[in-house]
Amino acid sequence: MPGQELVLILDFGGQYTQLIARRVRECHVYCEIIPYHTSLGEIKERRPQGLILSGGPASVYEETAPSVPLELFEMGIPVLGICYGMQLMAHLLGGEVKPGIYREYGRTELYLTSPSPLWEGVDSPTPVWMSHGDLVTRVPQGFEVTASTKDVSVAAMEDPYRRLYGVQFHPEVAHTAAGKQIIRNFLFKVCNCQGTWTMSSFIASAIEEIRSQVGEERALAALSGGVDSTVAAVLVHRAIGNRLTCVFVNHGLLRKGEAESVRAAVQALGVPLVYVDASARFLAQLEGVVDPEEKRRRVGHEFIRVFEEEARKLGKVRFLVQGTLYPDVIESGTALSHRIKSHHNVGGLPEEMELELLEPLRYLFKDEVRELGKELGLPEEIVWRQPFPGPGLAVRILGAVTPEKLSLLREADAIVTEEIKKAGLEKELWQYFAILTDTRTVGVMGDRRTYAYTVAVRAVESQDGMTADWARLPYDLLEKIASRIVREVPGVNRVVYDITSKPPATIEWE
Ligand SMILES: Nc1ncnc2c1ncn2[C@@H]1O[C@H](COP(=O)(O)OP(=O)(O)OP(=O)(O)O)[C@@H](O)[C@H]1O
Ligand SMILES: O=c1[nH]c(=O)c2[nH+]cn([C@@H]3O[C@H](COP(=O)(O)O)[C@@H](O)[C@H]3O)c2[nH]1
Ligand SMILES: NC(=O)CC[C@H](N)C(=O)O
Ligand SMILES: [Mg+2]
Repeated sequence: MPGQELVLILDFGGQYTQLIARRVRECHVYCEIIPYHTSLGEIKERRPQGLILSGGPASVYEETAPSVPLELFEMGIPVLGICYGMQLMAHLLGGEVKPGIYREYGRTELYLTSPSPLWEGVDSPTPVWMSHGDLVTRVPQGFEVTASTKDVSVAAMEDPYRRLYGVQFHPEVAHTAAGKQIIRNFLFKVCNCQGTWTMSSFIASAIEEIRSQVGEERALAALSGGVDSTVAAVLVHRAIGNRLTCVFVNHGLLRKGEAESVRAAVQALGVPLVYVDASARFLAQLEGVVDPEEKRRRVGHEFIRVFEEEARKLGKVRFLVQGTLYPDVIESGTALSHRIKSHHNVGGLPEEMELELLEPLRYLFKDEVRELGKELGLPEEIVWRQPFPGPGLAVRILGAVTPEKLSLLREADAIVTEEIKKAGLEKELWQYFAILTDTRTVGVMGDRRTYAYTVAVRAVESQDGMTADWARLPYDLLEKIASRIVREVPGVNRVVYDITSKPPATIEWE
């Protein structure tokens, strides 16, 4: 973002790199994660207020260990090294790093041994979270040790004159009680940041940027009614007005009442909307398909075809607006990660449609998008709408998708939603929904034997969907949901609750 305070996080493949970015953003300082091998020229050009070196799985003394040029520490820009980042700083500047006797993982007490700007407002000792095997055994010249633990003598080090700081523990994780304060101190006491990054400042600069990118051309937004695509569409609409057309596709895999409510909500926003009822062709594509990946592939392809047709009808359209978020960008940047499931994404669209992507939210996290939605005046139901996958109910029906199963699942899902809302839990939960399994079991209802389907209920808490914990819903609420589903949805005689977290499970069942 031009004219914005900026902190750059150099990523060495740490597990918690994304969390560092989150903590910095929470202090209202804009930051971006960049690969550790980004050139010094590029870094300088962006004029960051500070640099943070992340953790990482490698050991600095290995030959192939990821590194940075020594000059990174000579640019006069403050640097905070975390774990691997600190070890690298020590190693490059003439200190010593060695494998420890055993790996240290988890909570320990940190003793502050020297005053430091990082320790302002932090008690000693304070609990911190460690995750390492290597140790800094000698600090480089000009550095002093500022904190230790029972097993680690160099738990933090600094050279205040060069403004170089290192911590062996992870201030970015929630288990480090004073972690946020330490990051805040680095930003405000060391880097002299002001904390001016807010969503209202974002709106103005984003609109300007969209205008200059789009010029006099036209854009199409694929709009699902979800918070991401709606916020993106409204932002672009503010920038280019009626040269934007939104397309909402009813693929027949939506939840109960969703087609109507999305249309009404978007109309109220005053954004031009094309509604396409394509349910018949999607269902035809899905007929008899059991394999989850194949379902996803078919839905994804059919989406492309529908968007192509709509774009052709509109005439000359150059841009495709997507609600891509920062976690999507980071995720797709890690080329080494395994594909767990093919998230339907419109990323496959542009080449075939020759549309250029317009992704105004590509540097934001979900909670920032929600805040942005509020700033833009979107109604609560859109801002707090739970994420819903592009392939919709197709990936919540195990086995082949049929109209009968869809209507059964819609009813069960509506009961889950209603009861969660009644209990006032909707904002606390990341997602809550029903799954129709392909398992039938024996039951007894009104003295009669039944042989009917099992519905699973899933409710999870999460910050970003990348990891999730199953929600400890009150038993009374679970009971209410179960008895209503069995009573009100014919064809279901059993309800189970999913108590697996992600990992090892995923949020969706397919
Ligand atoms: N029914 C639909 N009609 C038109 N576009 C859709 C539809 N479903 C999904 N999309 C497109 O696919 C993109 C990805 O869907 P995804 O569900 O990840 O995002 P979202 O719906 O915007 O937000 P959320 O994650 O909160 O549901 C959307 O941003 C939208 O552009
Ligand atoms: O747009 C989407 N297209 C998809 O194909 C898709 N699959 C899963 N999801 C959503 O992503 C988050 C993580 O899902 P999983 O834990 O199931 O992988 C959860 O929030 C899921 O609802 C999708 N979103
Ligand atoms: N979390 C980390 O950054 C670990 C750094 C290094 N690989 C170690 O084991 O000490
Ligand atoms: Mg969605």
